[in-house]
Amino acid sequence: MSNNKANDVLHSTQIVIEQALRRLGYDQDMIDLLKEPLRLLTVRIPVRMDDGTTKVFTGYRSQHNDAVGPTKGGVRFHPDVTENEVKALSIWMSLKCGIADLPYGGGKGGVICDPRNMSFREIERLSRGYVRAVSQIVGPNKDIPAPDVMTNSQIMAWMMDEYSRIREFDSPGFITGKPLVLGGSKGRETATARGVVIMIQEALRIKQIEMKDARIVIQGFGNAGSYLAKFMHEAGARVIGISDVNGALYNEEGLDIEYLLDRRDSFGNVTNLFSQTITNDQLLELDCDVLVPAAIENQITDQNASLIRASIVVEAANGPTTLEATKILSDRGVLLIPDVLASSGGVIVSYFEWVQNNQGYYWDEQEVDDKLMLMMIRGFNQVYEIHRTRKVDMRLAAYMAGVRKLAEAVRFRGWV
Ligand SMILES: NC(=O)C1=CN([C@@H]2O[C@H](COP(=O)(O)OP(=O)(O)OC[C@H]3O[C@@H](n4cnc5c(N)ncnc54)[C@H](O)[C@@H]3O)[C@@H](O)[C@H]2O)C=CC1
Ligand SMILES: O=C(O)CCC(=O)C(=O)O
Repeated sequence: MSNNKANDVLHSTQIVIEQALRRLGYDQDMIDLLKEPLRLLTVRIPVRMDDGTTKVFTGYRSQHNDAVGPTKGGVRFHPDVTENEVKALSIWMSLKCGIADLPYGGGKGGVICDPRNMSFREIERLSRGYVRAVSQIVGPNKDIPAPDVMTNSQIMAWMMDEYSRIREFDSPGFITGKPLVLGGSKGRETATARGVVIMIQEALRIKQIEMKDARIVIQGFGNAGSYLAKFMHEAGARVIGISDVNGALYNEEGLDIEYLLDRRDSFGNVTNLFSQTITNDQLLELDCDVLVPAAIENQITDQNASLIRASIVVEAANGPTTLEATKILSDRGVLLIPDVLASSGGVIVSYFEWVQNNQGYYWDEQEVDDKLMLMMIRGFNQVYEIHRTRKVDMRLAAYMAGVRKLAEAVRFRGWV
């Protein structure tokens, strides 16, 4: 396979979706339906910049499938957003919702932009413009956005406010990941990391490694990566490497996580404050027990998979490992906890947020964390059991677990 195809996240997702559906006994018609989103909206968003000029941004909203319920998934602000990436991300959301047994299908949005080079007000105008542009196809019972790369609770607040203005109705359930004062859920900000911690605990148990002996390396120090570093440090593990887009930090004795958390900026950058850094490539190849990619796609490839020294890889990021690399890692006996399972903590607590918005009754953080733990462990057991009994790698097992309910819903509805 050419490198471009290998790194095309949509193409590789479609390969595994097809394998999963075939193993579950479905025919080509089901594969044809589920390997593409039902809907993809491309929008152009004019934004008045602070210097008085108007810049036109391109954005997307992809809705993979709504047979189970409304579609759900984050919105990404990043210069490398592409149509295929957003489509793949929406399919992964369907799989996450399927594994966690949420009443949703998968959706995802993205805008090609670089918020690191935009002012606060420009980001607000872009966020509001995006909602105006996609407002016809989203809504609390249609498609519910949330945060993802370089979007946060402030952006969710602007988006909710814009949607409420358009609908002339206060609509907290339109979006999740909101600030607490606007109907956000306790525990949503930390949910992705909390879910990853639970997966690491399960993986360590299987590999018979004690938490206190575990050496952890985390790529990415944003929402997912930084809270993960904090929780692993608090759990007694040694976080020996972290990174951001600019580079990586390494200390065999363990990094000063509290200091790093204090100094990171709102985009998850911290390594620029240090002179002694290593590269992201070197970080991935460090001798450690658990490697957690928590940044972007295609970080572990056929070029470096045989050099990974961790015995456990837990994918907090979406799509960090290519299919070729998945095979190399599984052949080498590395326990890989795939993204659609490992990073589902975010959408699970988003679901809790939506339920609380619908009820108008709010839970305490302990209740959120306890329910999250139950759902993550149930998901893990399901996937691990398929991996063990059907003798398939963990990614295929997760796809089989994730697509099962969706395919049944499609069948009951009589769509194929
Ligand atoms: N925020 C959430 O609730 C969820 C996030 N995820 C996934 O987790 C990953 C990270 O998301 P967030 O932490 O929310 O994003 P973020 O924007 O808060 O942080 C991203 C981090 O990755 C770093 N990074 C960016 N490009 C990089 C590169 N080429 N090499 C190394 N580091 C790089 C950034 O410097 C930053 O530290 C993404 O794949 C996202 O889709 C998955 C589930 C939920
Ligand atoms: O919280 C959500 O609804 C979606 C989170 C997300 O975008 C993801 O899991 O990739």
